[in-house]
Amino acid sequence: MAAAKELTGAGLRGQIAGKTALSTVGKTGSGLTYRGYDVKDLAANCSFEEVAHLILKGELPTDAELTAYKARLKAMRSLPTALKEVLERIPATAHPMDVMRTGCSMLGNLETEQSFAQQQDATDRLLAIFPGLINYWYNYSHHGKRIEVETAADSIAEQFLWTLHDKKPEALHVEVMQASLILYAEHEFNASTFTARVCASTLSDMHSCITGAIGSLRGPLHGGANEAAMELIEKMDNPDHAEATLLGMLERKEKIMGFGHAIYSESDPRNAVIKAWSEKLAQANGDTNLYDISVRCEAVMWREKKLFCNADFFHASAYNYMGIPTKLFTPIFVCSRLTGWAAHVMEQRADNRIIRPSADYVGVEPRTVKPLAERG
Ligand SMILES: CC(=O)SCCNC(=O)CCNC(=O)[C@H](O)C(C)(C)COP(=O)(O)OP(=O)(O)OC[C@H]1O[C@@H](n2cnc3c(N)ncnc32)[C@H](O)[C@@H]1OP(=O)(O)O
Ligand SMILES: O=C([O-])CC(=O)C(=O)O
Repeated sequence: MAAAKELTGAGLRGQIAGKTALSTVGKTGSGLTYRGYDVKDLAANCSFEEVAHLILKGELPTDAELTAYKARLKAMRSLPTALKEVLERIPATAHPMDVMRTGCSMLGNLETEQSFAQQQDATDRLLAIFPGLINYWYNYSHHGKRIEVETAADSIAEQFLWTLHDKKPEALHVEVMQASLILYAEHEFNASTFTARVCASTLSDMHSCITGAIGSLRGPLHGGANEAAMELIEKMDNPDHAEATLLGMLERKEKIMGFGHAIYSESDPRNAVIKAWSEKLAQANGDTNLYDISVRCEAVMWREKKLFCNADFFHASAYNYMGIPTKLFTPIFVCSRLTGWAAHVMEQRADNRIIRPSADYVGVEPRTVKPLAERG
């Protein structure tokens, strides 16, 4: 069993900032559970909708509940005209995470959550609409194409790939996307979830909480690491080149995105799952170079620094093998983590006190304002 990481120092590390019944992270140094279920068990045996139901409603659905939940989400996919108009005005040069943020915020104007009684409806609508929203913008801005977002896709995983490529995706790719969405769904008090909870603690609306969380997830130290990892490995020609590149970066004390974790000490349990899928995709593609490069990176980082791959690193090669453009990687994380964010917002609302910590003042001593003519 891995030893727990010593959690002290800056960044509120190790401070208990509230209670949650949603997940445990690194309890034994490496594990991850959602409402008591091991994430590996969920990823091997469930669809993302089952896990969304578990996270948002407390239990895995029965067969009848799952059928009803999927049908409900499928019926909520349409994009309002005013939202399409906004998306069409965002240039192709925009970062898709900014598009997600704007799209979520615009929906909050059009379909405002009027009371907390609507929180599940607001969440389900966002779950249903996000894949089509980002891919409507992507296809319009990059290919001048207005795609149909009300597809026949049977799941959120299939809907993302279908609206991206504007055609029914391969079964293997849907299977990988199901696992990926499950792995990214929930992770206790990470930075973006904490953002959502702080916003919720002011009794703000669901769209504001989620819009703020998207902004926090965007950074390369958090969700943006999957894109940053791809930008790194695509410059590597082969495993030996990967090793030389990493050694140079470590020598220059550069950060290698996709490695390390604030809570886990020796491994991120999500890595083994997505790594296995990356290998399967590499074999199916008949070109394992990117996977082999990634495996070498993992070995070098552990050998040199005892740093391990977090959830993001092998997502880079897996998504790339599925033909997903790099800048759409983090928006997929949004489509998934929305479940965790919304469940945390609901949990915060159910037992709320405004989150308002104190600061240690390190500024100048008290002083008085001089007239303008006397300053200088
Ligand atoms: C889904 C997710 O959001 S997972 C996280 C995704 N983010 C990344 O992959 C970005 C790269 N990783 C990092 O920046 C960090 O590991 C974080 C942000 C994830 C965690 O940060 P911290 O908790 O501050 O890291 P930690 O305290 O373990 O760092 C220990 C040392 O290892 C170094 N280190 C940690 N991660 C890395 C890395 N990826 N590359 C190089 N050095 C690293 C730190 O700089 C630090 O060195 P120092 O003691 O000389 O200052
Ligand atoms: O927990 C964290 O700090 C980051 C992370 O892995 C996640 O949000 O999935």
